[in-house]
Amino acid sequence: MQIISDALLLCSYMSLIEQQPQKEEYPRSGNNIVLELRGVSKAFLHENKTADRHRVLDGINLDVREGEFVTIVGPSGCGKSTLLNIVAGLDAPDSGLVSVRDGSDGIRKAQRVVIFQEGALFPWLTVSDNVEFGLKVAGVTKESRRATASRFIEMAQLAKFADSYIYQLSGGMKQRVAIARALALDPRILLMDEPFAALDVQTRDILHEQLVQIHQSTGKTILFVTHDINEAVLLGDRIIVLSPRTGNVKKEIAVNHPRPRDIESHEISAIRRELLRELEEDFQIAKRNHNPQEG
Ligand SMILES: Nc1ncnc2c1ncn2[C@@H]1O[C@H](COP(=O)(O)OP(=O)(O)OP(=O)(O)O)[C@@H](O)[C@H]1O
Repeated sequence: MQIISDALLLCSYMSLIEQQPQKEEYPRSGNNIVLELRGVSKAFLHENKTADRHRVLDGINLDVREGEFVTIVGPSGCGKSTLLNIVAGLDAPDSGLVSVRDGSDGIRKAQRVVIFQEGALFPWLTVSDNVEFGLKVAGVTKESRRATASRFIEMAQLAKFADSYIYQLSGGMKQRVAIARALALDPRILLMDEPFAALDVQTRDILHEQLVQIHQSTGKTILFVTHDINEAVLLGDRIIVLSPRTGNVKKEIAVNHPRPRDIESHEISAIRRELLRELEEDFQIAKRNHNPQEG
């Protein structure tokens, strides 16, 4: 059974990466559009398999700029993961277009890497070997991949654990390995689906700080799905609120405040309240749908 689950893990990881030559310099934040979504729609069959399909996303338009950190929030079931999976190329939209552009001269082969709640690391490899894995598959020389892996292991503050096996690490450390492994591939976009949701509050706070530092030092474009309002406000340059009623973007909130941010500060609390107001109505509807007798 272990062999089968390890093989599945390997296959799922391989499907998440598209290879590209490594670059040493990272682009800084600018006005280049890296990700463009036009009219993206997706429907699923209802669980009871009636002829009706449940339209989860309905004509989503979204532009994400190079170096931007965009958080996506909304009540459970509003389609956050569906949207991220479509951007990742793990699922196809029923209609609409998703383009990932090269920074300088138009569209080229997209490179997107996803980090999920469970980091999908290879337990039989060390931290170093996990981080190097995608580079090895891409044919990067041993010397070069060692150097790249060391750099990102250092950035994720895991240098002391480079030779440790995954089972020897805490949950937060595992997610830092997943981030280092993703960054080593130098993706155009880092896609994160509730990557810290399974961690305790203190570990999450530490990882927020570290992710902010990593974002600042790499200039990576990040699309980050969360149902945690604080996380959305503390991390995002822009917050996209999805509505399950319309299957579309309900509101975009820009957070023009330097990081690290203080959730208690006047400005950030005001944005948090605005976000709560936006979500409140849809949360009530989602609650009523789950407990119709309470409505
Ligand atoms: N493969 C699938 N087949 C059928 N229905 C699906 C499938 N994937 C998602 N759905 C449905 O689409 C809707 C949106 O799911 P999705 O996981 O994208 O929501 P979400 O906003 O990420 O939710 P959560 O915050 O709970 O993770 C849900 O009603 C879900 O049941």
